[in-house]
Amino acid sequence: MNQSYQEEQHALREKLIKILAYQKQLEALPRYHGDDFNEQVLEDSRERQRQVMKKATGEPYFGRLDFEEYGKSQATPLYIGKAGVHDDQTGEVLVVDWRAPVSSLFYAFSGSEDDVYYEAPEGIIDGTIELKRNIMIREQELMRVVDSYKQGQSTSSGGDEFLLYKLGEQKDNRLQDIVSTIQGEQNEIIRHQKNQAVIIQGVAGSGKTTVALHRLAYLLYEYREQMQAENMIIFAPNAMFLDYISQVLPELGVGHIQQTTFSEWALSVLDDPTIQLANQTNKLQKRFEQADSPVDEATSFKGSVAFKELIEQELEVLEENVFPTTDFIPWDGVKIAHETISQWRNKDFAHSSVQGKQERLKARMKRWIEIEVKQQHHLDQKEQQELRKHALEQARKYLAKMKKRTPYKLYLQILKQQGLTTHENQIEPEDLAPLLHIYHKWIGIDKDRRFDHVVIDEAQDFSPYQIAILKEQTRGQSFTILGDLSQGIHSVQGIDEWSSFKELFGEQKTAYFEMNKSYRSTLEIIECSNHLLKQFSKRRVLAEPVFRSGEPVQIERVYEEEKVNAISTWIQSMQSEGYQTIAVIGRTHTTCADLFEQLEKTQEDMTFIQAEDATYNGGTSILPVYLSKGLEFDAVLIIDADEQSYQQTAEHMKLLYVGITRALHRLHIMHTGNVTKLLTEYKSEDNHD
Ligand SMILES: Nc1ncnc2c1ncn2[C@@H]1O[C@H](COP(=O)(O)OP(=O)(O)OP(=O)(O)O)[C@@H](O)[C@H]1O
Repeated sequence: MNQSYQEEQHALREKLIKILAYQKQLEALPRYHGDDFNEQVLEDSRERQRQVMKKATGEPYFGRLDFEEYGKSQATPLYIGKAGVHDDQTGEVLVVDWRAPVSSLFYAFSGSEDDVYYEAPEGIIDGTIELKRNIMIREQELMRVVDSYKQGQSTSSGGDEFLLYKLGEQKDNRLQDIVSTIQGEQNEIIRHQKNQAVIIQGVAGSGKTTVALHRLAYLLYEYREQMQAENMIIFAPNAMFLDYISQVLPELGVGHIQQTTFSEWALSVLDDPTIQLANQTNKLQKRFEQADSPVDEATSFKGSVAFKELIEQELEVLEENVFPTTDFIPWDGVKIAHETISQWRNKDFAHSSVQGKQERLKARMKRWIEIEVKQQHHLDQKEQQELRKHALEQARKYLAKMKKRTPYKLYLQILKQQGLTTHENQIEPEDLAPLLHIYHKWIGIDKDRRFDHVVIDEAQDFSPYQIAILKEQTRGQSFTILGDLSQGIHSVQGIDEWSSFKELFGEQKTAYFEMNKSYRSTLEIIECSNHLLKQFSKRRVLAEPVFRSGEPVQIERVYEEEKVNAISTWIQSMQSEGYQTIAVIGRTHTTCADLFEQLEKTQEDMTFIQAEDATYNGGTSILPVYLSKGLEFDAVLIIDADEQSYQQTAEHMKLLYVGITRALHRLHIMHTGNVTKLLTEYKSEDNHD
């Protein structure tokens, strides 16, 4: 047993005594069940503290940093954990929260800097680091101690060793937190200030999704007075993906963040039962069934800023038409000139929605009538009453033109005028951004629906129009937008360059980051995926592997009649090697459905993943490649890697790239005909056949 281990075992025992005593104290406090608001708030905070302590007792911390602040005589050992714990009575800090300013040093320190500093609320604090140590505790047991830096000793690669150990672990069916191994570049993004749109281009497996979720936890900690979980939202491509990431935030002690798809959210805002979104499952299946999906010009146009401007212009015309165009004459000799009404509308009510303007106009005219009537001193009370009644009736007629119009009706009218269409009584996803735009202009944005922060995952599949709409609804342009242009398989609606988003926010309000290190896959798998990237995207940066070597990628040709057997054998061998999440990835829904039917006979507990699935259960799965985006598996078998299925086009390259990059530890590629041209060079290069 080495010295560091003994030292930490002693420290753990001491800390646990204090932590457990504090937990006992907290649990012993009587619960408040009354309805006094202040007491409820206090009870809520005590309950949260109890939850924190529950976690802290099992794995109280994962790292230690000995930091000597300039001017102090010695270094203080800081133990860093998922949640900060301090002793209420003595004030002693037992564990520092990973999000605290000082914890930043633990992640940012590479071992080569002599002086370090961090920004505390009271200003810059500088000093030196004496020790950086990774500590692994499971259920109060010390499992592992790895020093990644010790002052005066030659720099060890301990940090990498600990990271490699974590990356080599097998994954279950949920994405996990990475607090103990956040890397410097990831730390920078997580802690970026709130009032900028953070745009992240990251290669597959670089930790984009993970980083975005940790950033939410950080923002809620750092800006706890200004941001609330209820006002934050995560947009993800589908329900299954949301299920897959659902464990990370609760593990980080964060709850209540809205998590949804853009379509689901948009339909809830529009709240119009006459709007029917066309079923996307069949459409998706059909689109990827085809060898080549033609670019749909109308769809791309509907997602563009040009279309947004067109809607804006058309709305101005429609707005003019819904307001009266004549003077208002309540009785002979008195009037409100049309120009005055226009001025009210365009100046006094300029910031209101059309419906808001209508309501304010109505209210102002009523007040105006009231004042005018009162000034008719020659009339007695009864005559004034009559006159008021008459004037109000005139006002009603005058304003009758201002009928309520739904955003959907207005949209259909604009489309018709532009010679564009939607299918009868059904809209497509690309119609949602313009509909929301019209909703904002016509009905207005509900203040309660404004966001404190928005996360958009797989943002390469978002259109500029969608981003523009979300921007109108978000305080301080506080966004985390992440994606990978090389995985843009829905190119009909998505983007080719991040510049189209950057332009929406402006240079000053955007922070752009690239993440090129891939943490998910072994060196061999990354080499294979880079081989694809090289062919089609000269401008794209290749993925840099973390040096984690595994088995070579296998490419195997099988006869059609042997295919099912070969797949079955591969699954069994992966299972017998102990892999927990195993995936067979096919090119289309139909091939997967056929194969599933045949495999089901011999493979128990195999899941066929389909577009409408809302949960991901892990284990052994079969799924079409376009549904695999965002997920990861210990072992992956790509089937149908033939010339016909994956042709030499950018779109097919992206599909194959998505499939290949899902694998953590093992990758096997199978084809029956000639291998896809996308891999011929790779095959001969590495002589895998
Ligand atoms: N610093 C880290 N320490 C440990 N594991 C990490 C780290 N960063 C990323 N990972 C792991 O790498 C894998 C990929 O992460 P994630 O799914 O967030 O990447 P991504 O960039 O969103 O991928 P994709 O674009 O392919 O969906 C996950 O298993 C994650 O836990």
